[in-house]
Amino acid sequence: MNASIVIQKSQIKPEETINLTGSKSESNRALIISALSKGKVKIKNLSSAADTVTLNGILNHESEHPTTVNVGPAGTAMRFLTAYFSLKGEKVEITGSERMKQRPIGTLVDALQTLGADISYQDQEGYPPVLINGAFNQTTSHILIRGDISSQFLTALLLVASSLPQGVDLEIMDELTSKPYVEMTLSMLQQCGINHTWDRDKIAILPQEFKATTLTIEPDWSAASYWYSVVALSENAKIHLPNLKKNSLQGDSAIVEIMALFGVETTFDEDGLTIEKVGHEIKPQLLDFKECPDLAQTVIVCSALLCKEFSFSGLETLKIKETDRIFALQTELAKIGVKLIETQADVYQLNCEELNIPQEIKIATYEDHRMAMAFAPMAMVIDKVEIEEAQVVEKSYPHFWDDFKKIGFSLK
Ligand SMILES: O=C(O)C1=C[C@@H](OP(=O)(O)O)[C@@H](O)[C@H](O)C1
Ligand SMILES: C=C(OP(=O)(O)O)C(=O)O
Repeated sequence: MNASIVIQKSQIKPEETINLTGSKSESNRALIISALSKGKVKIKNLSSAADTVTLNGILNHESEHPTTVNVGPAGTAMRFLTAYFSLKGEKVEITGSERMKQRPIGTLVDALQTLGADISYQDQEGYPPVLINGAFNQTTSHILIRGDISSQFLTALLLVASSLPQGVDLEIMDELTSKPYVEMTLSMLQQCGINHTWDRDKIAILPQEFKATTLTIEPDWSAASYWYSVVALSENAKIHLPNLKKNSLQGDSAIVEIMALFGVETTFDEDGLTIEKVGHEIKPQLLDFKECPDLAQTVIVCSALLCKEFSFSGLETLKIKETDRIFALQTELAKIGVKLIETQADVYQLNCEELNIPQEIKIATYEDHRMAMAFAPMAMVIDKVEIEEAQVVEKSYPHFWDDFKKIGFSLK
């Protein structure tokens, strides 16, 4: 089903509680860790994200020796399973959606081959699908790896490192992108008894046993960002988000500081947090998304609607995610007369001189869940917002539209 959803501008409720699903990033790490621990590590509050359901299905429910597995659009599942099945030495093809076949994996495959895995490409060199041909014979533990394409390559290697006969020591070249995601990986491994060392550009994990424990997944901070945007665009809305923690493993908790610039105040309590519009004046400045790339769309769309001409950096990796997110943002923002202009290498400036809020608008989503969710809050200021292929949200937040209704929007 590829249906659109039409959102009618409505008076949202002055106060509401939204229960977010578990973090997809934490969940997908937990699933790999649990599988490697042979059930010693249990998981609580697993995400209902489609990417997590897919990975869980492949690891726990489908045939014990699959010949082909299909991860659809799930980047983490693609990268983590390539390392996982390499280590298992099982002959299996890992494939995904058409877009997945355009998302790079060469850096990870090179690293796994250096370690001793037998992997080949089924189609285009450096891109899925990949074929794990069989036995893993470790020849070295040392890997020189680029850090600037995707942190998921490092996470994939770190997740399996303690199960390899010689462990893994990574030496990271270039600047590490999405660093909090690597910290999340190491912290979750630590909770399961796997120690590491991290000294400047070197991360090492020796062979070790997992200890019996339960990983409790925190709600998804990237999902929380859409509610921050709704509140930022409101007069005085207040939303309670249970179970989110001040000291989160998720780098996207940076939304707290970013949205403070938009007049959204966050108050943590024992149950989670409450966000409220307090209406401080916003001073446009440079916002960097290198450590929290999944927040970029939320914040850029919100800035455009508030006509706040921020500039943004750290957006390099957005071009290789579910879609080319820079192109998608530029195309859709043009529909309200806003330009996102690259003024120097990887610095983008929002230009709202010709901002024009129409009565109705149709937003394309480019098979990207974050395009749908980042643009949905437009309904705070536009009478009728049509979001095409609205079901894309299922990738990370399947009940997003139910929550949108709960907050008071009328949806068709
Ligand atoms: O490890 C993870 O769970 C993720 C890492 C990030 O990707 P990159 O490292 O490719 O930036 C992020 O964008 C993605 O949604 C999830
Ligand atoms: C980039 C994302 O996911 P992935 O890379 O896991 O497909 C995302 O959820 O925004």
